[in-house]
Amino acid sequence: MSQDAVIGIVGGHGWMGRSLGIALLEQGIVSARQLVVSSRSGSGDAYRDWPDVRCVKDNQELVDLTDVIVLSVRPQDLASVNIAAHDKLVISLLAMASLQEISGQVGSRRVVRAMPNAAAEIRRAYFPWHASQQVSEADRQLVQALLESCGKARELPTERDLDYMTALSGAGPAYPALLAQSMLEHARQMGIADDIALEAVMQTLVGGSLLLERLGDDPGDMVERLISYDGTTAKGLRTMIDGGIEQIIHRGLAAAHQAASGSR
Ligand SMILES: NC(=O)C1=CN([C@@H]2O[C@H](COP(=O)(O)OP(=O)(O)OC[C@H]3O[C@@H](n4cnc5c(N)ncnc54)[C@H](OP(=O)(O)O)[C@@H]3O)[C@@H](O)[C@H]2O)C=CC1
Ligand SMILES: O=C(O)[C@@H]1CCC=N1
Repeated sequence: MSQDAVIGIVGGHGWMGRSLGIALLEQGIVSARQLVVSSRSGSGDAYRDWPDVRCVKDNQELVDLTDVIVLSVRPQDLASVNIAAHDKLVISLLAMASLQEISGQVGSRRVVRAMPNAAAEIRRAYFPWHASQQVSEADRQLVQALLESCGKARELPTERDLDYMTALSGAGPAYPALLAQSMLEHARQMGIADDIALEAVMQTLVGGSLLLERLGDDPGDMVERLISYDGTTAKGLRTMIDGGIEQIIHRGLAAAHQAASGSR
């Protein structure tokens, strides 16, 4: 598959679709003439800076104009996509829909499942993917190049791993959001002004995450290091650990994994 391939994004005005489309354009991985996007409403001004991007409402027209088709609709809208891809390369971003389901729905055996996350919008996604056997080595290189535009892309050996990553990294940005929400609520209850509480929570979570990335160690090492002071942090962490935070996180991940896997 050539790097001059024309890319079509079904659902290209939506959150993930436009994150990918704009990342590809901004990094010059595709030119505006190499991008076609579709949606039922045809609405949105996401591509206003690239007037040569072709926006269509007919998904089959998109398929006919392109070499690679990215599916970026919600899982419940898959049936409405209604295309015959004639064995073109199809990259599905959908949670829950298996390779087999996608293949049957779009009429192609060259199918990749890829799992973005919300940080694709700022090009910091973790973007694992898994390909069907019919996807060639050249296709795989193209997929990796396209997905890397949004962050870190990684081919996974099995579809089972992809189902798991849907719960871990696909849903993942929601987990620090939940932690932030809970910390913020507590700070407010303690009488801290809203703007200061928000500033403190954001700076702390972002700073803490960047530090973990910089250290590159097992995160458990940082937990142990701070517990070893036997001070304020140790008191807070021990209370959370004894209260079952690990079991709660594992239960949440297991529930998300179950939803991502369906009956597989
Ligand atoms: N958001 C996230 O954090 C993540 C999302 N995903 C997956 O990405 C996929 C897309 O999610 P997201 O971008 O958030 O969803 P959005 O609702 O933001 O975007 C979906 C887009 O699909 C369009 N659409 C729906 N049906 C059709 C159709 N038949 N033909 C053409 N376009 C259609 C919609 O536009 P219109 O209604 O105008 O047709 C809409 O713009 C989902 O399958 C989800 O599982 C995966 C990981 C993370
Ligand atoms: O919630 C969902 O189903 C999708 C998959 C991971 C994130 N969003």
